[in-house]
Amino acid sequence: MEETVTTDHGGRPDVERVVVLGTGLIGTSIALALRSRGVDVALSDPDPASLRMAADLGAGRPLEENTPAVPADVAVVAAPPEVVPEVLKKAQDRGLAQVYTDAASVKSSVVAGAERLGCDLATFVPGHPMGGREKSGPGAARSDLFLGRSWALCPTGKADAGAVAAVSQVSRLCGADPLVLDPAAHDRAVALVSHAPHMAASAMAARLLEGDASALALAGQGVRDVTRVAGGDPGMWTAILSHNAAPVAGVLRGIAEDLTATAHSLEQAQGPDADLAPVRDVLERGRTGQGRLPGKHGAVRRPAWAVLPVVVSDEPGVLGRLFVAAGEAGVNIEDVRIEHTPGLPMGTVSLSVLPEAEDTLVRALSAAGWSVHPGR
Ligand SMILES: NC(=O)c1ccc[n+]([C@@H]2O[C@H](COP(=O)([O-])OP(=O)(O)OC[C@H]3O[C@@H](n4cnc5c(N)ncnc54)[C@H](O)[C@@H]3O)[C@@H](O)[C@H]2O)c1
Ligand SMILES: O=C(O)C(=O)C[C@]1(C(=O)O)C=C[C@@H](O)C=C1
Repeated sequence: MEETVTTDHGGRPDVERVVVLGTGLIGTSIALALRSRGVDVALSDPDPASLRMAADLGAGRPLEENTPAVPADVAVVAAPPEVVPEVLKKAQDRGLAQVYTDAASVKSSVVAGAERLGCDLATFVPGHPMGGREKSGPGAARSDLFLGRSWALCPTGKADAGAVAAVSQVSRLCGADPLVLDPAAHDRAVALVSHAPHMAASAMAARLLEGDASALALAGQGVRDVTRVAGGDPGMWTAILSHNAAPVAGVLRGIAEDLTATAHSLEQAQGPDADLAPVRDVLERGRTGQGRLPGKHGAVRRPAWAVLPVVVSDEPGVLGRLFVAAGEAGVNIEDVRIEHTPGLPMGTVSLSVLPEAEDTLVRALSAAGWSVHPGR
């Protein structure tokens, strides 16, 4: 069902001008990635605050109100799934671009909606970048969000080859690998690898409401890994699930059967020597299934930053002083993570820096009396 995408652009010139409609997490991330490759990007969003923030982040300039004299090469609709067809229709009616795509997490309903509204399917190549985060809005956007990820393209039979080539070029400019498949196959696939996993994570995370403070204080990385995506926007995810209901329900039924069998077996267990064959069976199949996930798309080719843990006291101003100390050493902090130690007035601040800056930072912070722990 799936095909690799030709690099032939069907005679079209390279993609140089793109319009992004919807400047939330995904639209702004696409725009930032394209800007970093020298593409001219115009931005639009009905929410003026999102638009301003995306523009301030360097994702592009606001799209002018009037219909542009020259259409862009590609317009990307990065809005919630339920509004994609109407946004596409308006954009095509305005002649914003020569080719159109979208980023919605579901494809059959988007294609059906586009057909219903009479959109031009020759120039529309539905898309779905398989990178994301559990956060919304332009403030969470990253130019490297799609590096090494798959990017589904689901053209209908009416799509021009040149339009498919142009959208595949957009995906490559964002560092992703385009993969062509039909909308129904896409929806079944993402039910398995994205939508049901999200719901399973939410169901587990919902159990945490029952945990008291001391139970939650024991939380390590395991539960954080399993529940990370549950932090996503419930409104957006309800829309995604409702647009892919039957395939997701099928996967959830399978999960529920495994969990029911596991719970039943554990309830019946008499002591540590009990026969837990059904439990073992789920664990064995789970390990085999986990091993089937391809390494390539999971292993993101983000820059390898050195991570330097610094133990700090939990008091006002400490982070400011730490950042100033790094700045005075001439080291740029690429990322930062803060972990609090429950019950102690201390925490660990993990500073991510370029590997070549690590030694400089360790020396500078150590000399200034900070508790640095390189190599941990
Ligand atoms: N969040 C993810 O991990 C992820 C990953 C891949 C694809 N997607 C898909 O990308 C799309 C955007 O998701 P997001 O995570 O960026 O959401 P988001 O909430 O961060 O951003 C959505 C943006 O769309 C704007 N918007 C709403 N109505 C609009 C309209 N009529 N015209 C133009 N813009 C409009 C909103 O103002 C908002 O800025 C969705 O279709 C989602 O299914 C999400
Ligand atoms: O990494 C995450 O936070 C995501 O949820 C990303 C993820 C996914 O399931 O992989 C979520 C929804 C999208 O449509 C595409 C990607």
